[in-house]
Amino acid sequence: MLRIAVPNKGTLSKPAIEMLREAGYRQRTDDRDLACLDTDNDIEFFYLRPRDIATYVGSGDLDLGITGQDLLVDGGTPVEQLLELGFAGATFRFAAPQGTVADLGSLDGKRIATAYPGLVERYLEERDIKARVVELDGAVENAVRLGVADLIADVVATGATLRQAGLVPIGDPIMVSEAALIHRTGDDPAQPQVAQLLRRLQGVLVARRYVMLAYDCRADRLDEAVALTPGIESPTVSPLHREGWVAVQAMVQRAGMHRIMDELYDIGARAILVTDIHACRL
Ligand SMILES: Nc1ncnc2c1ncn2[C@@H]1O[C@H](COP(=O)(O)OP(=O)(O)OP(=O)(O)O)[C@@H](O)[C@H]1O
Ligand SMILES: O=P(O)(O)OC[C@H]1O[C@H](OP(=O)(O)OP(=O)(O)O)[C@H](O)[C@@H]1O
Ligand SMILES: [Mg+2]
Repeated sequence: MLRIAVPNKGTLSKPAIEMLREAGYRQRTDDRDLACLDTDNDIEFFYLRPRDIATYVGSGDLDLGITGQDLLVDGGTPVEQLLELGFAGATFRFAAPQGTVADLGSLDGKRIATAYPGLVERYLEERDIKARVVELDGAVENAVRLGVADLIADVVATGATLRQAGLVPIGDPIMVSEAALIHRTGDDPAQPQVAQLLRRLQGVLVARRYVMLAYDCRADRLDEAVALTPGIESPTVSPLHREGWVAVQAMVQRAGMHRIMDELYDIGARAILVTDIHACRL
């Protein structure tokens, strides 16, 4: 039986559970449940604090886990990433009150408040910066105003919390992070149940990123149309009853679909239809 760690609370929890459900796995229905057994797939899911997930996976007590890349780096446990999951995207960065810290070259001697001491200390060590890390549990944006630190290092998503605290980012992000599926360093990702889970999650990612585009176009414009919609392997082209016309079907990225539809229209394509993909295996 495979044992998998899933975030029980916070930003990562809901989207992780939703993604596993979309991939066909049974998930808890009560958000206070500690575990959920999926007998059909022979997997037990354990709901744990996102911070602790790398510890359980790194020790080998659980086979796989979902956590944030920044939490992974912070923990420094022997785990590695199998797949980026496309949610809980954020940056991790330094911030200070406007005009107080010029740039990342002036951190020597400063006090930095953070809930991610491992991540920040590694960054400072690598650059030989002599700053002091003040470890806090959360709401670190308050630390400067309350006099505990000169600047902070924290997760920034929309930037609204920084603005509210009167802080501005200093320098480039320390790292860019999103949710990831992890396993213990050296474990075999080809183990059949793990490989199947990976294929299913990749299927969910593709179903979210792509749509199915179908349209009719004149056969003499087909090369131009195919250049716009090359699909994954190659588009499906079928003859239409009307002489000199074909129907084309291809997967396209959701993000660019309106531009492609406009360009298809401009080369004379008509009946251009978009449908969602609910699941797939490529
Ligand atoms: N807006 C956000 N706020 C917090 N974490 C975010 C945000 N967007 C993405 N994340 C990611 O979520 C993870 C943080 O998980 P964590 O459990 O700390 O969530 P949380 O929302 O801060 O919950 P809590 O504060 O209750 O612990 C990190 O990997 C972080 O990069
Ligand atoms: O850039 P934003 O969209 O404002 O999001 C980032 C903020 O959200 C998180 O705080 P959270 O609500 O998790 O509280 P915490 O600091 O106690 O973890 C994070 O620690 C930042 O403070
Ligand atoms: Mg938090």
